[in-house]
Amino acid sequence: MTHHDLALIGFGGVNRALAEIIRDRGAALVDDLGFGLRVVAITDLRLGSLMQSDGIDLDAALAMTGADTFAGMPGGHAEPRNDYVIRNTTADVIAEATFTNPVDGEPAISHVRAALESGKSVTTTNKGPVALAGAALNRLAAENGARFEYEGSVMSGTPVLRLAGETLKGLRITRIQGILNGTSNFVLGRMEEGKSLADAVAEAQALGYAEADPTADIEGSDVQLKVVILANEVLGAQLTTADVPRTGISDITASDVIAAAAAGEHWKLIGTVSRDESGVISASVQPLALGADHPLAAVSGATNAVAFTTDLLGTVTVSGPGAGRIETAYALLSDIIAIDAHQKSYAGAVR
Ligand SMILES: NC(=O)c1ccc[n+]([C@@H]2O[C@H](COP(=O)([O-])OP(=O)(O)OC[C@H]3O[C@@H](n4cnc5c(N)ncnc54)[C@H](O)[C@@H]3O)[C@@H](O)[C@H]2O)c1
Ligand SMILES: N[C@@H](CCO)C(=O)O
Repeated sequence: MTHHDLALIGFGGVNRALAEIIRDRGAALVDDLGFGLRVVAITDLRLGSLMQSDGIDLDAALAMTGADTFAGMPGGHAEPRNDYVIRNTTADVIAEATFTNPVDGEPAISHVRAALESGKSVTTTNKGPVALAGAALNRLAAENGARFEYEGSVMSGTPVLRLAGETLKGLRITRIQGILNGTSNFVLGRMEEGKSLADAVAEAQALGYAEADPTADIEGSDVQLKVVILANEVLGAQLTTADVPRTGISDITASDVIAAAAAGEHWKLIGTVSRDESGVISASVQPLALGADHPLAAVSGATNAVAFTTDLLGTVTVSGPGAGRIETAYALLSDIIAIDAHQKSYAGAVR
């Protein structure tokens, strides 16, 4: 039986949930997947870093709070030392789940680069590296015989990127339109029920949906990153965030939302990518009041949905959780499964 050793960079909601899945379902996963998982390094801005090549006691790590640091533990240090840990850990897979920086993607881009340069594969839910440096990081992965996987960067654990890349091949996709931010969709739904925007955002934060700075959810920059990822990954575009005009939901009032609902419409923050007849790709992010007959109008709470308009199949819509700690940790697990499958098929091919 093979196994994969993991280094978790950022030990917040998502990577903690991955540690919980490994702790609680590790034995069943061995049976289901044919490989074992062990965490051998953790870094975090608040906790510092911990490296134990025989495997970290996940109960002890999960019991740590923001008031603790790893300093007193064997292999522990009060500083995160991300670059040192990523380059020197015995892990073969790095799980990057630090804050998304929508402006320049740092320091996560540097974390991913350090991992790939040292021949380690990366799974990430962080949208910054994928949207702002995806092509360069994919090239770096190929040059170093490693994999760069990021299913959770769009719609958390709900499969979209791998689904589009693998099972919609051969179709001509002319439009991708979706509800791509769980927090804003949850907030608009709560406002329809009479809550204020501020109270609804606080609720989304408590549920683990929101970004560390929820402005990214409310002002549309989170959707802007996801639209860039969809355009570049699915349609082979080379868009940057500067190419995607964006309007968020902060100017929509509770009374707008309630009045629209009374008229049978629902406000949604919509990301759109279109390819015209001549192949030019454009994208936008804006709130729209959708009539009840629109396929995205009934998507509620933190659920996301994306509709692919295709030539041979008509419109294919995928919906599922778009945020949440466990749901997003599942995306990391699905990436590790893809990394394992790729390594095994490569080993089979060179044998
Ligand atoms: N929570 C979700 O529903 C969800 C869904 C999809 C994608 N994501 C993305 O996944 C990532 C993680 O999300 P989360 O909900 O776990 O966030 P979180 O805020 O709960 O955790 C992030 C952790 O990273 C740590 N961190 C930040 N910068 C660091 C650095 N430079 N070095 C070491 N540690 C650092 C923080 O201390 C924190 O513990 C984010 O990029 C987010 O955008 C989250
Ligand atoms: N904050 C994001 C997390 C998923 O990327 C959301 O609410 O959709």
